[in-house]
Amino acid sequence: MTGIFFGSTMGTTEAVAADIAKQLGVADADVHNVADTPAGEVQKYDLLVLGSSTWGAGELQDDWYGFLDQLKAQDLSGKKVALFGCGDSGSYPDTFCDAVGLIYDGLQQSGCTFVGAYAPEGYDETGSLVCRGGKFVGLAVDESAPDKTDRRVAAWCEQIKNE
Ligand SMILES: Cc1cc2nc3c(=O)[nH]c(=O)nc-3n(C[C@H](O)[C@H](O)[C@H](O)COP(=O)(O)O)c2cc1C
Repeated sequence: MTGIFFGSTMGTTEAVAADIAKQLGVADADVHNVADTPAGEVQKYDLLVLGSSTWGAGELQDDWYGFLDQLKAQDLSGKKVALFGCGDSGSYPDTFCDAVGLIYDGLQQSGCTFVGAYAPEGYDETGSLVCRGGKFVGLAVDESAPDKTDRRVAAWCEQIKNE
């Protein structure tokens, strides 16, 4: 069973979460805003799809601070985790989608297995925390390339289904 957990200030990440839910066949009840969800909810699921936009200069979306702290206290052994995020490579090239990388780092000791990494073909910025060893550790949705979003989300969802 798949649960989607997102943090979103202006609604962009929330909209992407809804699109991912549709493509993965996840019910509305299994799409959670981290602003009002206890992290223990993740124990219901075996695939966690976690999404945060990036704010400040490479910071987590506000609601993620408390949620990530709680999540670090959860045992995620045996669970798969897929990360996604929204950012803007045009205005913030050096910290493009850093929040995805911050969550990835935060869950290194949790016992989970990460899925959904891919080679960032077609992206202009590959020097931020979302990129590790030449791969993006999660789906990066770019406000500066809105015409690519649908295709990127669809391709990533197909990848997740097969991992
Ligand atoms: C003040 C401010 C700071 C931002 N900082 C970053 C950043 O460091 N890196 C990035 O990729 N995007 C950054 N963004 C872009 C947002 O992540 C982007 O607008 C995103 O779609 C917002 O998603 P949300 O509405 O789900 O919160 C910033 C936007 C604003 C307004």
